[in-house]
Amino acid sequence: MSVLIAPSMLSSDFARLADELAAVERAGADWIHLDVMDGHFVPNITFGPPVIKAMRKYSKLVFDVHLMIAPADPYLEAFADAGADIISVHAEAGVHLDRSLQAIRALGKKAGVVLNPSTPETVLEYVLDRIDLILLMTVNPGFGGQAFIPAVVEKVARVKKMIGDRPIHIEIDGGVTPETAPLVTRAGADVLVAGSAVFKGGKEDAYRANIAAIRAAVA
Ligand SMILES: O=C(CO)[C@H](O)[C@H](O)COP(=O)(O)O
Ligand SMILES: [Fe+2]
Repeated sequence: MSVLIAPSMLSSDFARLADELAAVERAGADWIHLDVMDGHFVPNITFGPPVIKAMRKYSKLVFDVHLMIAPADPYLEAFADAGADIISVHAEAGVHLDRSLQAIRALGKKAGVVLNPSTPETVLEYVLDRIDLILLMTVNPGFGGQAFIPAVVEKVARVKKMIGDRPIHIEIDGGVTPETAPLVTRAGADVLVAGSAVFKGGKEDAYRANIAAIRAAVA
């Protein structure tokens, strides 16, 4: 199984987003992970549709938009118009998960569900046919650079079993490093978000080495 790497722009230099996008693409990124935070669902604020729209001009990679906002439904169209390819909503962020997922697909985008570390995977049971991606948080959302929560590894294996042969990605987000990545890929994850582990070093050569180190660890 080939593993995709999705650098989180949260750890990039926000004053140089266009350059950082280009650098991380040349360094081997598969997708671009965009963390949208509202200061309400999570205790941090990042960026919204206008910034994603501006970034869209500088990258052709898949934009994997992780919405840490509540409610999410009123903003789905704006994120779709801004250039998101995949839009993921937290199961904890709203009461009508099925409706949110239908809305994302109706906008022509791939739909994802995100689960916090303490959220049981049973919330996925009745929406499996509406999703393209399951994003399992291995930190509590809100900040980059936090420590990986090992208890989630078992959840990855349970979700892998649950999805059966459906073409659904299992993505991991939080504290992914060359040390933790193999734990989750062995359990069934096929997309790895990495922020601090990719952007450490602050330059393209470092990004290339950092991405290569994660790939080598899971090969
Ligand atoms: O969703 C997120 C935080 O809520 C980020 O995607 C995640 O934390 C990436 O950062 P790092 O790899 O440094 O943990
Ligand atoms: Fe994220």
